Amino acid sequence: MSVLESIIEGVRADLAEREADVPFELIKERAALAVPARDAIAALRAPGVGVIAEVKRSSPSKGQLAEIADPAELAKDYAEAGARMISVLTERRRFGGSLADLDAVRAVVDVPVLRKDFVVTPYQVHEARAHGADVVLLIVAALEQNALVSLLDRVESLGMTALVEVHNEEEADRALQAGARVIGINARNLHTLEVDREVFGRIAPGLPNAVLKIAESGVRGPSDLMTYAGAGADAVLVGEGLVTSGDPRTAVTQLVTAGSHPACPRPSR
Ligand SMILES: O=C(O)c1ccccc1NCC(=O)[C@H](O)[C@H](O)COP(=O)(O)O
Repeated sequence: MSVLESIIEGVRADLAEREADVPFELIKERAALAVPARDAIAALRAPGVGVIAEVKRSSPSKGQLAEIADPAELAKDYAEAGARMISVLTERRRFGGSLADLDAVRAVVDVPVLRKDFVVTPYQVHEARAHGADVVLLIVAALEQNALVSLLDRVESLGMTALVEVHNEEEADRALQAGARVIGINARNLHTLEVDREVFGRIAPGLPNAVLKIAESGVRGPSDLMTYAGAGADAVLVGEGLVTSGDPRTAVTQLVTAGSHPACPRPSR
């Protein structure tokens, strides 16, 4: 079984428990009553290269990364330092996240919030909205094409934005065919868990200008942001580099400063 398959197996088991507690009809009602989703595309189109800062406790590749006793405090630091969006990992078994983290973050920041999880069912999309998410991650490698199309439609029908994640050219074609408007190119190979920052530069030039391009994984400081910017990134998504920095607020400030510096290559949109 691949890493992705084993993560999804655990996700489905946890999901079954939540569905037993809160049936689909009820989660749909809760989603319908939530405050409308924020416009993530507008936030990502702001001048310069944006920073999406992630609340990430642990990971399959590195184990525990940081304690993060108060995700809301961390998210506030991120937002005050200029992060354009906050990513909250809600997967429990491998990443130590939860929907409670999403609630806590949603309650304290005004920027769009991404639910970063392994979303494979419609229930999880409504659940994301019910917990205040503005953006939902859809991983192409985890979904058959018809499921990708229908989940993307569902995300958008609830007023949210889908961040469609790809790892190679074939997945990028599938994302485009599904109608993705925001594509995340993840440098982390889902089989080996190794990070190859060059993947972004191979895939991004083949995407239309109108598609927002997010470079995911492997940003450890401003020079990585500049490299991704040179290859066409509109924003970078950063987890480990922030939570292990010892001073996440300053780490975000440094990235935001680099992303808005006149020497930073501009996104071509
Ligand atoms: O982080 C992992 O080890 C991982 C393993 C398997 C699937 C997904 C994984 N990470 C999710 C992410 O995409 C990252 O958290 C995100 O891109 C930030 O990456 P980084 O800045 O390198 O922590």
